[in-house]
Amino acid sequence: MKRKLDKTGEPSAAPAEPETKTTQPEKQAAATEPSFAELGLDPRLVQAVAKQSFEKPTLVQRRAIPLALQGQDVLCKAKTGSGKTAAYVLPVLSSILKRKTTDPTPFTAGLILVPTRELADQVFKAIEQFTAFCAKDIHAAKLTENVSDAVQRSLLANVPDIVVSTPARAWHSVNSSALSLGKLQYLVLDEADLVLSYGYDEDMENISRSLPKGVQTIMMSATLSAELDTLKGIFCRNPTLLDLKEEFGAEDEKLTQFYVKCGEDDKWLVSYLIFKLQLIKGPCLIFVADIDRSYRLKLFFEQFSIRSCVLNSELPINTRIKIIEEFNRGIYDIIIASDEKSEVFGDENAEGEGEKKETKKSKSKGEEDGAEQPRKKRKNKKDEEYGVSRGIDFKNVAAVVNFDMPTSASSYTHRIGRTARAGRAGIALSFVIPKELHGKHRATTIKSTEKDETVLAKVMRQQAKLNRKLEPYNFNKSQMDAFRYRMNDALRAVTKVAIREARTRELRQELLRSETLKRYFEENPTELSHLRHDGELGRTTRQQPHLKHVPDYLLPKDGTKALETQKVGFVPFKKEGGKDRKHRKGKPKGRSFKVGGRKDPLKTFKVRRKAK
Ligand SMILES: Nc1ncnc2c1ncn2[C@@H]1O[C@H](COP(=O)(O)OP(=O)(O)OP(=O)(O)O)[C@@H](O)[C@H]1O
Repeated sequence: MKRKLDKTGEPSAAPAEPETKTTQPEKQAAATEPSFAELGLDPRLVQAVAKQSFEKPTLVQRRAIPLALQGQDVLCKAKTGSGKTAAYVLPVLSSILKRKTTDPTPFTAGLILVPTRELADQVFKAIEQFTAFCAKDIHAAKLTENVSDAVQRSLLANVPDIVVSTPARAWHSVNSSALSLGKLQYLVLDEADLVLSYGYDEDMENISRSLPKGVQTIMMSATLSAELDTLKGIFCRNPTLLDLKEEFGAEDEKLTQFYVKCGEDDKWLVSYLIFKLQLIKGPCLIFVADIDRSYRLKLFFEQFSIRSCVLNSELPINTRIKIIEEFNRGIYDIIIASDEKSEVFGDENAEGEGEKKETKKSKSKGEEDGAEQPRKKRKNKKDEEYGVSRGIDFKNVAAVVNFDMPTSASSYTHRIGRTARAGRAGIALSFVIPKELHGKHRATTIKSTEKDETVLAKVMRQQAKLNRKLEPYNFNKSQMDAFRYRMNDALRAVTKVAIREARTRELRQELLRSETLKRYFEENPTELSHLRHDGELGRTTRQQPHLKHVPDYLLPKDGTKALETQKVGFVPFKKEGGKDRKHRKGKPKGRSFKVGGRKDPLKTFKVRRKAK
């Protein structure tokens, strides 16, 4: 019989029962916090964790790892950025290593299912890092690459110990007998509440039917929802529910949330000022409602020489992963991400936790390789396994800007969860269009922002439950007006045709880079850093050199301070005792990638290619 753990994580005599565990306040717990070694993990994993400078386990790791090592099913809800990946990867790896000391037979023992390809890549990389000292004993495979079935088959023919995949890919491989789950021991669902919203319901049911009895299931999520109950019913035996909401508190003080209520044109004006005058400093993630919007904002920024790169479902997966990696290495400062899932699944009637989204019964995504693709969304070549507001560990994000509000409070939670991660500071700034101003600026209006105020009210209620507050952020309108004609000039230059062409050009370029250069980059990995994704796209937009600089006469006498009625300003972008952004891991040394940078690495790359 399984034994359950008591509140200190020690095994107790009582039998396992479903229960809700809450935590001690952080301060009380600090004195008795176990180290990674004390959690009972394989020493080689502890060594790898130390190599990553994880000093001590986070709350979710302290709670979940001992339970998972005991063989219990765990359903865990913990805030975004709290370290859930290590909380499930480490015990699964440790258990496999332990078994292998007595039974070296190769079989796929662990299956980790994630909703997006980006997340699969991230989890796979985490596994690679954690197995740095036992790489020969653990073999992992990721099934989301854009590779042929034959290649995937050969990957699986090596019988990986762990497979990371989206449910669609996993089922496709099981169904084609490339992947055997016959001896599976561990099943993990990361971002579990999302897998059904992504239309993976049928894949999940199929997978559940292929599992042997007694598979240990770990489900991780930042929000609880009705979908989790469904999954729990399908996969779990007697799960221990870890609801770690008490972790909200100490760390949350490092997240500051603002909203700006303004008209549709003012949103562009304020954004221009924020980024041109660097009122917000540090790496920034800007969320917009759709793909066109991301290009429009990028082209608008280009008019002012503000560099940014776009991230959307249309770009090839290799490009998307590269953009995230390079952002994390400090090469880009601004990513404009279109949060299309928020649009597709956002439910305006839903409110926060437990919000009910309508999940469509969909065809298995395993059919994505087949000819028949009946779903409407297929038409525009979007990757349905795309997602960046959930789960992706954008490192060191100083600010999340909701240029367009999401359409649900839950989507807001996940977007802002990209900042203030792992104990760092961050701000969230959201633009909210008041109802009476919606549709008043025809050039920039979009439908999804019609109910911004309603969403804001829900967001505020949801955040209040977590003892968090959104503060209004007011700009000094009279000072801003001096910049208005520049904003209008720039907006006029970004025509629909320019957006369409930029979108097509970037897509073409990225496809070329992604496919043609893949082999070259496999052989020359360092060259990849020379390919930037925040180059200028606006060749068809009217060039207005005068907009690139801010003349002194436009600035208020008191400097940029006078533009703000309160200071968002510099985010103390330091983890206590940690390194600052300049020293982000992997940042190329001795090379300047500054905004408006002097060197264009892409040019450097081309020259080199020619020279060969
Ligand atoms: N014990 C630790 N000490 C220091 N940093 C850690 C620790 N555990 C994880 N991290 C770091 O914290 C960051 C967030 O971790 P992770 O991505 O696992 O969070 P998450 O809870 O899965 O977030 P989300 O809900 O957004 O997916 C990562 O950069 C990770 O490397």
